[in-house]
Amino acid sequence: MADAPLLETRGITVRFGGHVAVKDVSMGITRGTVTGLIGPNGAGKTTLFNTITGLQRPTSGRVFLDGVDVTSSAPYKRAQMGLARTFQRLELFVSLSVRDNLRVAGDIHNANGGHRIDIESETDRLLALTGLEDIADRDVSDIPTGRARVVEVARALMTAPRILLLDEPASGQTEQETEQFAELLGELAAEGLAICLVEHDIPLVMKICSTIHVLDYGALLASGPPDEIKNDPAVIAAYIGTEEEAV
Ligand SMILES: Nc1ncnc2c1ncn2[C@@H]1O[C@H](COP(=O)(O)OP(=O)(O)OP(=O)(O)O)[C@@H](O)[C@H]1O
Repeated sequence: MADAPLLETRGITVRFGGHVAVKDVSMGITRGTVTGLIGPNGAGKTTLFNTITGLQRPTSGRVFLDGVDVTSSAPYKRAQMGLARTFQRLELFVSLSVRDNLRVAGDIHNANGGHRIDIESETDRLLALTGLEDIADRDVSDIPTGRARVVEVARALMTAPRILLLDEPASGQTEQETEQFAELLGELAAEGLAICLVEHDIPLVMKICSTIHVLDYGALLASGPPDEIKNDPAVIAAYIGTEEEAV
């Protein structure tokens, strides 16, 4: 039997004045999978993430975490329920070391209540899991952007999430870094995490996502497995171009 979605949006609409940024979007994210959310610039992907995490109130529609309606819940409450995210513009403490960025996230998580973690052992475990041990004691300002993206993911994992939203995590990564990153996401999903990936790197999305949702002008244009999406004429026309270009 298919798992019920850990995260679900039902009919989310977000208006900014007269502009509709997200239009009646219903989608689910299931444990143990990577779900892609793609679409042209300005399609509403980040606005949808902000609505899911509680940074943006929807004009209408509901957000459910594990079946609980969290539409009116503060972001920290949603974090306590297992929701974590990364940001398109890196939001790290650049004057702190990689290790300290993780420790601070652990401190904040423990201070917020909920399930307590052992900060030192969890930091060591995640530095190893994400392949950051070699730069653990370097300041974030000294490391390449591609690796800083992985630090953001490791930091998000410090909150012991069940759902992880990633906003353009491969941006700034080298090809080799993206390959390692794809492996990491596969491992995290295999451990049971529900991952949602906003990403313009279409080959990466096609490789690791089991389901892909395509947004265009705020509305869902298509949803389905990679093979279906990359052959969908409407998606090709609106976003990914010809099949040859997409793979
Ligand atoms: N706070 C805001 N006030 C007004 N308009 C906004 C606001 N935030 C986003 N928008 C508009 O809503 C639309 C959706 O923006 P959003 O950033 O969600 O798109 P996106 O799909 O994440 O784009 P990108 O791929 O470029 O990151 C855009 O037209 C954007 O200009």
